[in-house]
Amino acid sequence: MQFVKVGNVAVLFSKQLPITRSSFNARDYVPLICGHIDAMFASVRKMTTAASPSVVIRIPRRMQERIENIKQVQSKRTNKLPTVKAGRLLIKSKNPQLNQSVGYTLGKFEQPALASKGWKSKEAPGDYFTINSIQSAPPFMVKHEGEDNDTAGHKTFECFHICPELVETLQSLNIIHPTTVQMKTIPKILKRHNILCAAETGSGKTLAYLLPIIHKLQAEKRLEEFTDKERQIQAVVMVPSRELAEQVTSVARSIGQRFGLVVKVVGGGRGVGNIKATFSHSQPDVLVATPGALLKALWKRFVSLSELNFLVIDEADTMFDASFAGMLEKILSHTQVASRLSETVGFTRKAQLVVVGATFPGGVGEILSKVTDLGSMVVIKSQMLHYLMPHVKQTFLRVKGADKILELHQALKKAEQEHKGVLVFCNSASTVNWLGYTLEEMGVCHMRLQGEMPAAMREGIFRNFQRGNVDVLICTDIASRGLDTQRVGFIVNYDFPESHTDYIHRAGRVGRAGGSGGGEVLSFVTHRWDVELVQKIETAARRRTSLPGMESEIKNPSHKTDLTIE
Ligand SMILES: Nc1ncnc2c1ncn2[C@@H]1O[C@H](COP(=O)(O)OP(=O)(O)OP(=O)(O)O)[C@@H](O)[C@H]1O
Repeated sequence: MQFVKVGNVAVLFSKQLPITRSSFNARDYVPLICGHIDAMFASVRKMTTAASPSVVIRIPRRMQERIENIKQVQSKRTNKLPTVKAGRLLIKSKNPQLNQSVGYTLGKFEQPALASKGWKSKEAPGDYFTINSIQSAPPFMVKHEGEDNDTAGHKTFECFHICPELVETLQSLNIIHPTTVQMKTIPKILKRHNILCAAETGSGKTLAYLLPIIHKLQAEKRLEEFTDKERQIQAVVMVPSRELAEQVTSVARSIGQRFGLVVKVVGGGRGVGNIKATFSHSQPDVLVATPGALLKALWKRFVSLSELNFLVIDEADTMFDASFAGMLEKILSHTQVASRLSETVGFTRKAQLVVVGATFPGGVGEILSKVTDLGSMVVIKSQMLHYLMPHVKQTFLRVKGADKILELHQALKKAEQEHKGVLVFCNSASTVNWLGYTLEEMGVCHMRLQGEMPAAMREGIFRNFQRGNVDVLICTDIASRGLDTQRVGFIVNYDFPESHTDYIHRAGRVGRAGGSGGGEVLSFVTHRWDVELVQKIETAARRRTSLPGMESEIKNPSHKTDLTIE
């Protein structure tokens, strides 16, 4: 029995007589099977060793030469690097064979060769690859192919016919042109639709909902003057963290103060006394709250949502996940949410629902359907939802756990020279603490933020970081959701995030609207179990698709009518 390899095909021969160099005659051999080389090798090895351990496999010289020729031709072809064309590189890998140019497009069925392919092996530490930034402006600030001139970068906020004072306030903040998501969302909220707004991190979603809400509230305020005692909450914005609640409050105050609108904030961890004090003198027009604090306020009857006109759920996927969903359901039982457009207008109108987020993993539609009629919601989904940001450079470094601290120290020194704000993400509060002590010993000035800190200690940390009092913030994912980080230019994933969603939110702290362009993300990949996620990210980058498992369609439960996708 004998087999030879010709390209990718194995040919198996058989002859009754033992084979020797002198007795070889190709005509004596009968081709038995032809098949793919990998399967053939395995089965032939098994057959030859089991049947006759002493069998000698000889391959005729001419055949050997032919095989060599084929091998050489093949290696010449690979050396040509078909994935590299003239121009800039999209993927730069330690192994140049795995580089990929911006101009190269993978075929539909072509499997990309991944730089992270062998990253589960023990030899992998030290390997790296970078997804380069391929454009300088964020996608939500530029016009896309096929879009008309009514999109971002062309119009000003005057096009929404909101009150001129609001436009002036925005101008004073150097916010002149609406982003793509603002172009689509503001008119729909003004027209009283229930909205589901899914757009990438940093694309200006906060103003997309606050502007029309403040415009509507000021218009009604002009008609009816309330005394402090008569004032009722008209808009509630729910967010998952106290830091985000403070941030949204400060934006709402900056644009609402001019009209005498009162904006208040309640967050968890400060006790019922603190919540009571917030409402002791009067109710606000706009309340920004975390679910736990709002629920306490409702149970203790410090607030009433009977006059609510707008209910906003920001960071929707976090708010609908298991940690908040129960509270959210109870809060919703205290409100009357409109199920159709006609219910959002008139004297007996119900609250307009606005659901906002940058990531919508499958299943959110299912949960939303419990709250309102999904068919009534206008879905606004940006083109780049769940894509890697093309204006942010992202490096993945396979590194041993013991070497991470040194790599981090080097990266921080580099960022310090470039005067960048840096966020270092860890997966647990204990790692934040440990890393903090270690960096302290290394003389790196920093602050720490994690969810297990007492509320009083947590207070103001993020604000101080935003003000530039310190350049490095070591944090858990509580800093990855919604927080605006204009001054951050560099993200380090000290621990690799546990999901695509977390990766998108962490990376989304750089390259935000109104910022100075892109930014940089460096991710340490230490564990074998991180590698699969890295490979999915690399595949999405090479294919230029959205991240898998994050369907860009917001799934509608089967019994409902289709959502409007704009
Ligand atoms: N039209 C605009 N032009 C310039 N800057 C803007 C514009 N709209 C918003 N910004 C600024 O962009 C930054 C990001 O906005 P915002 O925090 O609302 O983003 P986001 O979409 O909510 O992000 P995330 O998903 O991370 O919560 C803010 O500093 C905001 O002031």
